[in-house]
Order: sequence, then C-alpha cells, then structure tokens
Amino acid sequence: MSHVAEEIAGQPACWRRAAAEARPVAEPGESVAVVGCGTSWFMAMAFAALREAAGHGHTDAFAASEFPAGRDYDQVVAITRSGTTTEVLDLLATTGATVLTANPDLTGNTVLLDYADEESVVQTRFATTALAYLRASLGEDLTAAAADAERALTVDLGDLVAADQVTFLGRGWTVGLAHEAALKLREAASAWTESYPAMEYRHGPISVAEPGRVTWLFGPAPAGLADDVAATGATWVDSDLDPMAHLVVAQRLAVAVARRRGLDPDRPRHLTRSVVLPPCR
Ligand SMILES: O=P(O)(O)OC[C@H]1O[C@](O)(CO)[C@@H](O)[C@@H]1O
Repeated sequence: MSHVAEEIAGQPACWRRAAAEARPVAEPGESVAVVGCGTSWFMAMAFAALREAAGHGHTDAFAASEFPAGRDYDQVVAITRSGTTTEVLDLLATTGATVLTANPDLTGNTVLLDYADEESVVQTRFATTALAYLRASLGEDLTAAAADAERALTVDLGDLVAADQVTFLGRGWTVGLAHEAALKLREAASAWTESYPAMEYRHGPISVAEPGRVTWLFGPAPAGLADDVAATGATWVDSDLDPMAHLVVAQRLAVAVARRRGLDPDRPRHLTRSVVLPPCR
C-alpha cells in the first residue's frame, strides 16, 4: 500500500483525537486571519467560512504570500504541516500567529498535530486533522463526521476512476474542500481538474461538462444544479456524508486514478513536501 493510501485510512482516528484535544484558537468576536499554502490554504478557507457562519466573528483566509501588509487582525492562525514553508515562515516572523503544525521544532504558540504527520508529499491526513481540530475548536461535535469518514473508506468508486475530467464544487466552507479535492487529483494523478463555488458553475465552468466527465458537489446542492448537469450528459456526484468525509472519497479517487494511469501517488510530478524558497532580492 502507498504511504498516501495508509494516511488516508488513518483519518478517522486522527479526527477523533483532534476533536478530543481541541481548544479555541481565538475568542468569539475577535477578528481572525487564517493562512497557509496549497492544501493548508484550502483548509484555512474552509475554517474561515465555518467560523464566520458560526457567528464567531470576522474571519478571512489568505494564501500566506497574499496576506495584506498592514491589515490588522486580533489573531492570525497559520496551518503548515512541515513548518518550513517559506511564505508561512515569513508571515510568522511579522505576526504572532498560532500555528497548527506537525513540526515539533517550531517554536511559539503552536498546536502540535504530529500524530497526523505524513510520509507523503501529497497531504491528506494532516490537512483534514487540522481542519477537524479547528471545527471542534468552534464547539462542533465531530462524532458523526468521523463515523462518516469510516464509511468513506469503503465507498465504491465505480466508474469515477475512468472519468475524463472532474469539476469540484462547494458552497461556504465546502468551497475550500472543492479546491482541495481538485488539488489532490492534480498532485497525485496529474489529472485535469477544476473547482469553483457551486453557484459560479453556471457562469462558465458548465461549458466543459459532457458525457464521461464528472461534476462533484461537496455539501447541499443548490436548487436545479443536478438537473443542469444531468442535461449535459456529465455525471453528477454528491453525498450525504459529512463534507470532510466526502473529501476522503475524493482523496481515494486521486490515488485510484494515479494507479490507473500507472503513476505512483507517493511520487507526484514536480512537487516537494514543502516549498522552501531562496530569499527575494
Ligand atoms: O503545509 P505546508 O507544510 O506548509 O505545505 C504546504 C504544501 O503542501 C502541499 O500539499 C505539498 O504538496 C502543497 O500544497 C504545499 O506546497
């Protein structure tokens, strides 16, 4: 079994532990910026939308490289599995961020999720465990989500493995999950994927829908969208699983597509486990 497949299977246990250990990362009413790169940025997007929807206060997500200089927040929260990504470290040098990381050597205000660390370049378990921690930090009970993740490990992927192309959609916090699912298929399987807020789908992305392609929604469906997709001949995928568990299915699809294409999901093209950049001149 590949490292990434093992890590995918380890998610339910890690989510349960994260939920049991979670503490607030900010007080209700405080303004919060959540930052990360790649996968970690998409988890930041999901948490920002969840925190605002839960009424905990103004919460923005940024790719760490795009944090607006001079913008003041009561709290900055960074997500970084490696704790070595240059853009995140640059930001940590200028903000007193709380950092969710698997790196025990990172100093400062850290939430150490080393039990979710991974051998893989492609992130699965660490990312969702960080999000599980943050969801639980808002007071959410993740018992059902973890049970759904167990179910997600056994869902039959069927013909999805042979799809030509997948477009992932989400609404609110699941937009981040849609971007992450698309990234998994790109990273692990070098596959063409796209991702959008669901209501944007009719504003252009539907143009590529056709038989043999898939439109995959995380969370509740906007009225009529499944019918619009069906009319194109594309396959519609949604689920009653917790959306984070539905992401587990997409992770499994990425591994299965990689294998089908003769690729090793543990050796993604052109990627490194963490991006460490030379200093800017
Ligand atoms: O969470 P970290 O360690 O800062 O790293 C983010 C990196 O992880 C990855 O998932 C590695 O493929 C990329 O999205 C990104 O370069």
